[in-house]
Amino acid sequence: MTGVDIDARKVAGLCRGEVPIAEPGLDALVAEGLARGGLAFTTDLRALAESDVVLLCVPTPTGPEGTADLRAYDAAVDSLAPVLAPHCVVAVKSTVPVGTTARTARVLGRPAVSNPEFLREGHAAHDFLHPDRIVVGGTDPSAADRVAALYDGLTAPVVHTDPTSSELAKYASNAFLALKVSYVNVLAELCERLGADIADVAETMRLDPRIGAAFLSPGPGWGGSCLPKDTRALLHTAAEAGVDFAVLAEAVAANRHQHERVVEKVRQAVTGSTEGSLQGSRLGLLGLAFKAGTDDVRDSPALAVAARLAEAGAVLTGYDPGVDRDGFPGGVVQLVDDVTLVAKDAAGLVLLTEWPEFRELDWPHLADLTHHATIVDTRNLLDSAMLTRAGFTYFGLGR
Ligand SMILES: NC(=O)C1=CN([C@@H]2O[C@H](COP(=O)(O)OP(=O)(O)OC[C@H]3O[C@@H](n4cnc5c(N)ncnc54)[C@H](O)[C@@H]3O)[C@@H](O)[C@H]2O)C=CC1
Ligand SMILES: O=C(O)[C@H]1O[C@H](OP(=O)(O)OP(=O)(O)OC[C@H]2O[C@@H](n3ccc(=O)[nH]c3=O)[C@H](O)[C@@H]2O)[C@H](O)[C@@H](O)[C@@H]1O
Repeated sequence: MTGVDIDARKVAGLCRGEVPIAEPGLDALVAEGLARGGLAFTTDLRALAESDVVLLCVPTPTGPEGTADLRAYDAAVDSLAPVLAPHCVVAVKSTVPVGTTARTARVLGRPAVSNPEFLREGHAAHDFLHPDRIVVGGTDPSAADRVAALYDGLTAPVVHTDPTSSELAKYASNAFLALKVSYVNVLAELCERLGADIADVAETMRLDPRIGAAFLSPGPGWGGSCLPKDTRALLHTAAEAGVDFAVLAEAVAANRHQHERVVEKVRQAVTGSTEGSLQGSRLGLLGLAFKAGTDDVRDSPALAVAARLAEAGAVLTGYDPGVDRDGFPGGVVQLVDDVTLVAKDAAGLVLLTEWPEFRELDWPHLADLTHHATIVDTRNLLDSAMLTRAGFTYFGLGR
């Protein structure tokens, strides 16, 4: 198997076995592939000349008006045209709008098959090897079978369908996850107003298999490199098709509201008033990645909240066990590599990413370092009784 990328630095590192992203198990898989000789990395597309199947997994970020920006995708397709052997099938792993696979087939003059990816960041190796489902959307049965055969040996159900349904199924899945988190976030707000506890409400819902146990944890809003861009792209697709997807638009609006709600909670916690000013308040942020287990800060809700806190005049220091300066865009948060620097003289702490190791911090010591030992835990990660014993005034979500 050969991996081709236009990023020469990435490729050079991978050839040395250096994986550029934090993904448990991936280093070992790459090392094993390189050692056995079955895996290679290059910037030279000609290495694909003998390939039977090429998997396209280039970025499809948000473009103008929420559409998927297909410039990188189209450039990759164009660059493949002169290289591929006549028998080669192209499998589209990138998340692409409906119609893209069919267009790819036309441009390349060969069968293309939609085969979207459902892995989660932070679990990439595991999820790829243990998928819940495999979707193969093709109009050419033999091409579709060849793509499906790539997964022989995995036990997941395979959905054979047309490319349009396959492309839509990917967006539908991510958008539904976003919808679910927005639902629970608004529910948490309602719990606060009514004196209910979101933990018990969500637990009751989780026990219903029709609802499902996952994606019912309130937080600072959903983010990451995919849910935000894919909800925007699906809304655009729906609008173009003349369908009013108001329920999804509302989930997106609720996500923005959630960022603002966290800021208002911090304002109330730190100043004691809904009208209080955060101007000049030193706040320490615990967690910057869009979720625990990844170093990825793309479209992180932590950074969306940070931007709003900075707008309100707060001075921000941030610590994240997974994020280093190389992967951090900077901006309004001063990144530090020692959690005590985040607490030092802070008017309050805001926990934004659910890193389990935050539970093990020396909380009494951190309380001593702060100016005001106040913490807003936007992930309901910490034990409020333990934090109170440590000297903190604790605020969670939805209770
Ligand atoms: N990140 C994730 O967990 C998942 C991503 N996806 C989809 O996979 C696609 C890629 O996403 P990521 O891996 O996150 O993007 P990424 O930006 O991390 O990586 C994409 C790679 O493609 C390379 N590239 C760009 N143009 C190229 C070209 N013309 N030829 C060769 N290589 C090129 C880039 O240098 C980069 O290394 C997107 O469509 C995304 O929606 C789908 C499921 C999960
Ligand atoms: O298309 C993609 O790239 C991928 O997008 C998501 O995976 P990922 O971006 O890794 O992130 P998730 O684990 O889905 O989390 C998304 C966001 O929702 C938040 N979240 C999740 C669950 C929950 O209960 N509460 C909650 O706030 C997370 O903190 C995070 O900010 C999907 O889960 C994958 O199936 C999909 O393949």
